[in-house]
Amino acid sequence: MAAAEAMIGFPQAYLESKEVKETSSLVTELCRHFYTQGWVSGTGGSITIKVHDASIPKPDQLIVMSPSGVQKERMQPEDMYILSPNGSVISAPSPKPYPNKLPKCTDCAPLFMKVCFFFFSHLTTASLFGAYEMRNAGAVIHSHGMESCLVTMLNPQAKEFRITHMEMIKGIQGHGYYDELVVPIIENTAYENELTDSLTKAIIAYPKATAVLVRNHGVYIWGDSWIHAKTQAECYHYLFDAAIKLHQLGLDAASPEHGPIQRAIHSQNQTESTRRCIVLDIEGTTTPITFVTDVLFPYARENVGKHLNLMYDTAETQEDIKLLRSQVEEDLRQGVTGAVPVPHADEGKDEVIAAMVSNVEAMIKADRKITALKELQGHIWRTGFQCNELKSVVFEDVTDALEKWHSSGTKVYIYSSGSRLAQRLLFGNTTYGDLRKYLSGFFDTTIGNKKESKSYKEITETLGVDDPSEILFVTDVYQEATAAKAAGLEAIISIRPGNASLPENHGFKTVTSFSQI
Ligand SMILES: CSCCC(=O)C(=O)COP(=O)(O)O
Ligand SMILES: [Mg+2]
Ligand SMILES: [Zn+2]
Repeated sequence: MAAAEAMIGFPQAYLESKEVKETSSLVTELCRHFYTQGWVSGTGGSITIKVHDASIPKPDQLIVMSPSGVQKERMQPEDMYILSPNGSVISAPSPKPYPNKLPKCTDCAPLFMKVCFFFFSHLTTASLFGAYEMRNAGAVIHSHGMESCLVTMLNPQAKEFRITHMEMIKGIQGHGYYDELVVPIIENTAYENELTDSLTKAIIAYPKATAVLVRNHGVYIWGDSWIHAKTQAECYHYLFDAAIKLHQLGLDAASPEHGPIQRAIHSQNQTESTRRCIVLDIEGTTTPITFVTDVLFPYARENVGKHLNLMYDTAETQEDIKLLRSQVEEDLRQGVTGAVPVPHADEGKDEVIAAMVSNVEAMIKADRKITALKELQGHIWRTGFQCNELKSVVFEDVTDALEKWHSSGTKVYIYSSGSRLAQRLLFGNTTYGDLRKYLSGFFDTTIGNKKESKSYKEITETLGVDDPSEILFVTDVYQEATAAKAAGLEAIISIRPGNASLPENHGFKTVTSFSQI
């Protein structure tokens, strides 16, 4: 081991302790084992393990790290680097004679440290360390295993690897057989230490992840102990291999039944994803449910009487009243709570309006997604937007995503229970400005109920795509996703603050931000 002057703050005895020696031997042994697995061949990959010592808190424990650019299968315990808890080299291996290269601390160190900090803090001394710093990890394995590389090439656009319903998923921390395992994929860089930023972002964005894939390169896997990291590494490599083989068979690893991959390549210029249109729900997807329930609905409730009074004689309002009248008649036949008979027009304007107000209040209270109510609400909200009493809210990731999809030629549509007028008002008056320039069209309940698959078949016909799988529908409501899926669309469930919980094992991909689409 190298010079004592580099060991400031760590007694020589500690550096030469049984624990440090044992951990160095362990890394040596694992390097040999992982070499036979193909994970660290060609001098690639690395292993980092914290020196376990029950008397020292984990964040203060030393770290043993395999050196870079050396034949991993031929290393000896004394070839290891010993790093301080903050990632500085406190002991380096002695140089070996020609033709060996000078010892070099792995390029992965900063990355290892990031994971280690959260787990035990990982890539150069700076990048491997990320893994330690960010996850308080006990060990980080960086593998160049072929399967971890190929799995990132199945879809060059994919930012995530997904798999479900495989027994080996149970070997991954926090996951059961029915769970969907999601591993973020970051893009490779010329030098491993340049991966630190994107690795850090991926670790933050995927709090449940215990691995990050690097496209065309390999994978970083961490665990709270070396056994945990190794076991998970075995499971991850198995699952990557399984996904590649399923893909070769034309089967989808990310669907519970592992059925045929839905998408087909339509033209040479198209990317693997043949998604051409995105259809978005509003409430719970682009917009917080609270904006609809706490702002829009109260506004409509409080102004319905005034609106009907002022606009009573217009053709538009007479049409609204006609639609509501026939809805109420149907509700009365069905015994719907809150429905009250609407007097004939001859009985007087005030009487008709009073009954309308009563019915509309009950409909809003029950959050009915019916055309008659939605048309009238749209007309009331129009006044609110026109006189600046209303300003609409979209989640902060929405504008960027709409802009990105629009500039890449993906057409975006809205399908909401809110009337098309209400939808145009909402996207025309957001706190981020007028977003209608990114939208190619609007669908409402006049095309059908959002929980019925025939509505999605109609939308497919209207959009004129060759195959419904070219449309992605994003919604917060499980029954809507199910109806869209039944019509052959791709469906993703939006998870936003305040959304209702989903049935267990619902089987849909979920996103918490449009940036994940
Ligand atoms: C301005 S759209 C109003 C939203 C609305 O009325 C509504 O019921 C939302 O339903 P969604 O189908 O978007 O969940
Ligand atoms: Mg919704
Ligand atoms: Zn590497």
